[in-house]
Amino acid sequence: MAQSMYLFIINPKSGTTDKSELESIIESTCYKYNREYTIYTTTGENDHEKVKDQVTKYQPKAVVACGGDGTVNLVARVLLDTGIELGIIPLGSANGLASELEIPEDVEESLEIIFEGQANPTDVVVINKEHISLHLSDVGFNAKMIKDFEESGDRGKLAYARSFFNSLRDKQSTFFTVELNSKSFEVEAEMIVFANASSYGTGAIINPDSSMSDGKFEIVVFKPIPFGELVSLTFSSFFGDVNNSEFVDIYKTDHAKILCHTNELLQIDGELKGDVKEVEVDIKKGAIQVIMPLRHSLY
Ligand SMILES: Nc1ncnc2c1ncn2[C@@H]1O[C@H](COP(=O)(O)OP(=O)(O)OP(=O)(O)O)[C@@H](O)[C@H]1O
Repeated sequence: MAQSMYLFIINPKSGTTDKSELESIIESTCYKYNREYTIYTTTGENDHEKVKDQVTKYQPKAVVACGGDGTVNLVARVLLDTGIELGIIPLGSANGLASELEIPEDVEESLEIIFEGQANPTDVVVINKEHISLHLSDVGFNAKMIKDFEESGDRGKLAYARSFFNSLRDKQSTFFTVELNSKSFEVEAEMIVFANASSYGTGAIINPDSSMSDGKFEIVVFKPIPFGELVSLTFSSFFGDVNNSEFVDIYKTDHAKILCHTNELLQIDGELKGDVKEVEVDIKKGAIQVIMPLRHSLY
């Protein structure tokens, strides 16, 4: 098989977008750009091994994740350190990484980027030595919101908003010990984010000074926020200046260990990983080649 071929991984269950035309749009666009391609549809069972088998079989130039952040994460795990490029057709509920990289949700437009864009070395956050995160992972408020969202059985942005308000009602803080390279401290927080990127798919910017290529990540600590201050913090997040809030502390580092004083639900790129007492965070600089719009080539 030609080295220039493209392997498309389609998650039929992600998001709410109608995917009935997807395969024919892929076919006509690959025809237009004169590229060979093949499609693998995920099943929800052993997809990591099956995608790995497909990559071994076809040795593609790029593997294109057609789904949400979970699908992107699945493909990224297979491609880590291989040099094979990762493309994204955002078809999830939130599409956090795609929106970070300004990859549009329109299928034709995101496909154009696969062939007209550029692959850039991108950092990968490693969590507890077994998971990777390209986007944002956290313990606390957001993980509980994702749990509420999944348990609701609904999909899409509206259901996300509903879960956000449900979780807001029950929000609570707990204690953590944060160990960084040079210091260790205890903090009371409603949420601690392990951030490779800057903003959630909803558009809330929680880590304004992020770079996905600097070999560093940020620990973003959301301290207990009185209800009266929530609106102003929400505005700050949309205007990208949460770092000036007295309720948010941000630490840039390349290694961290978080000890949770009570069991905490961990979420990684939108996928729940169960309760943890400890989160060890490391980074692999430039470990994955992500295809993004040309204007991101200097990001
Ligand atoms: N054929 C399938 N049937 C059921 N579940 C599947 C199937 N294929 C993949 N999955 C599941 O889909 C989940 C990943 O979904 P993904 O994150 O891509 O979409 P999303 O949750 O809608 O989007 P986002 O994470 O952006 O909000 C994984 O848990 C995976 O196991």
